[in-house]
Amino acid sequence: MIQINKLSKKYKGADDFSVCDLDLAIDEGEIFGLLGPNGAGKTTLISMLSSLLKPTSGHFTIDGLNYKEHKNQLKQLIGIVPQEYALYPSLTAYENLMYFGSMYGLKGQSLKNDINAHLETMGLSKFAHKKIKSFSGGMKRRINLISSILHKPKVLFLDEPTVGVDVQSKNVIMAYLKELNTLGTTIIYTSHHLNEAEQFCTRVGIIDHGTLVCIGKPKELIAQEENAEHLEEVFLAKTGKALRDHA
Ligand SMILES: Nc1ncnc2c1ncn2[C@@H]1O[C@H](COP(=O)(O)OP(=O)(O)OP(=O)(O)O)[C@@H](O)[C@H]1O
Repeated sequence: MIQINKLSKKYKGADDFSVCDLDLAIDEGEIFGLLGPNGAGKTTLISMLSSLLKPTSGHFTIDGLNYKEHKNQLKQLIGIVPQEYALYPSLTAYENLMYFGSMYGLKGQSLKNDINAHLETMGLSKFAHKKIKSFSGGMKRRINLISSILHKPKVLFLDEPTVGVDVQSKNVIMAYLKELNTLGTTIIYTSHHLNEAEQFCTRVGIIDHGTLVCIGKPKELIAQEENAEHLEEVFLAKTGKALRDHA
């Protein structure tokens, strides 16, 4: 479904590459977790794949479509849930979703029905007509997610979808993603929650300093690492214990 070849990104003025010569293939129907320490290059990679950021070199295709030649087709094919909320605070949840649906050419009763169904699944029906600015972080994350999948993307990219949300919201979000995946959506997401990734992902890739340091099924990676019982131990063995502070 996704084929990445020698993909690199060096930001303007930066000394180093944030993503460097990265090769990766992700199959249709996968839930692929992109893991790595702060500054490893996860957001940079996912931003390039979701066409938010221009690669410095290399290329990739999604469902056979090249990002350089098929920008508009790719826009319909993929959904993007960025780290920051992309919502209008002065509009209601419903108004936001109607707006984002219309951006994909959706309209009419079928859009309204879809919005109502998603709000119901996410436990937000009774807040549909409240303004976003009154919503908690977990509620905003759920609306943000709905706004990205109204056009039924085949591939969904999420950058830390459960950061800053409580356990209840997290459970609803992860169950929702699982359901989308069961219905056929390929999911690629970044996370620092290793336990969650261990349970949820078909495969994970650990990235550090812009390159993939290991890739595989969580259970296999754990079995291959001496004395490891969980993905966290694999992660620390592959990326080390040094802090990644920089300014
Ligand atoms: N706009 C930018 N300009 C210059 N350098 C950047 C920019 N965005 C990110 N970087 C640098 O690129 C590297 C990778 O950053 P990136 O945000 O992709 O990492 P990450 O793995 O997503 O980290 P985190 O877990 O903290 O979100 C870091 O060294 C970061 O400082």
